Amino acid sequence: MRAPDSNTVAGQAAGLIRLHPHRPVRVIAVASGKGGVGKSTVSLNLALALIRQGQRVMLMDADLGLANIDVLLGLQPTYNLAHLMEGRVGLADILLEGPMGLKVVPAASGRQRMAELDRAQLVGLVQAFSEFSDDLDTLVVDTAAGISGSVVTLAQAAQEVVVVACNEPASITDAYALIKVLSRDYGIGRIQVVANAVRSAADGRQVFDHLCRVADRFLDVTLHFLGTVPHDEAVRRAVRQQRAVVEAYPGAPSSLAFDKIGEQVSGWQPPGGPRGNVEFFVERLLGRSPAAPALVGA
Ligand SMILES: Nc1ncnc2c1ncn2[C@@H]1O[C@H](COP(=O)(O)OP(=O)(O)OP(=O)(O)O)[C@@H](O)[C@H]1O
Repeated sequence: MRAPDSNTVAGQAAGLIRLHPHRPVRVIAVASGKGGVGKSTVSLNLALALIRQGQRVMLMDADLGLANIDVLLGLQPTYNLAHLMEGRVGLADILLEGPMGLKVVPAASGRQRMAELDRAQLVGLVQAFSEFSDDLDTLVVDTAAGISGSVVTLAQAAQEVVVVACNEPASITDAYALIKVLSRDYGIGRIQVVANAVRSAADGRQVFDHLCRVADRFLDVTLHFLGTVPHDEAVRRAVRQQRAVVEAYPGAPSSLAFDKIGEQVSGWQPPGGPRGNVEFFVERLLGRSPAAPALVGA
């Protein structure tokens, strides 16, 4: 068989696939609108639930300026995203080992500058992940609360966006405002919803129905109900031990809920080809590019 010609688009795509032979990485951005609704709790425990499903997972603490995943896990980073952004270290130097083999990318706590990154810096940050060369199945990105530039850029750079909301009017209003901006201004057409810290499954469903009713009327977006996580004292107990509930109390109601969510996420279709945005691990997506279907596995 003749080797693809490097002067053609197909030939160049084949060259890139040879350079980046890994499978695509699924990237999930977790966002919330309002702070304090359990976004970091969901990010961390979703990441671990996916590990329990047999996946290799990295968790990025992108709560730039208000880092807390390392605190939640009792990790002590020497370097963090701020050092990476300053070009002082590479991604491999800031990665920490969390529970169950989770790879943790720590954020920069209390560094205001990180919260004010401009678009070019955020693009640089997304691209910095391309230097990670090990196999990886999923990257979970714990974004900041609210609707800052970092949240929308990171959401756009992911393939899936999970919005976390509680059954409180302020949380639902802020989640809706976030969904509106992501869909109307950033072209995100599909959003997953997790109802967290609710009293019952019916309560969780109510959060989703509320959001759907308004979104269906006013927005061009499809909302999917990813699941409900109950209010569970075991979450707080685990936090006090600087552990994740899924690991510390695997039989607790919230852990079982996270397992169910992890199962659902594991059943999603593999990521498709690049969509033309700034995207995480875009070179690994090229292998799935619709422009080069004949070359995959060639
Ligand atoms: N399902 C739950 N049951 C009980 N407590 C919970 C649950 N989820 C989160 N919490 C508690 O709620 C508090 C806020 O959670 P978390 O830090 O995850 O929120 P957040 O949305 O990431 O906040 P921020 O964005 O402001 O940093 C924590 O004390 C956490 O332990």
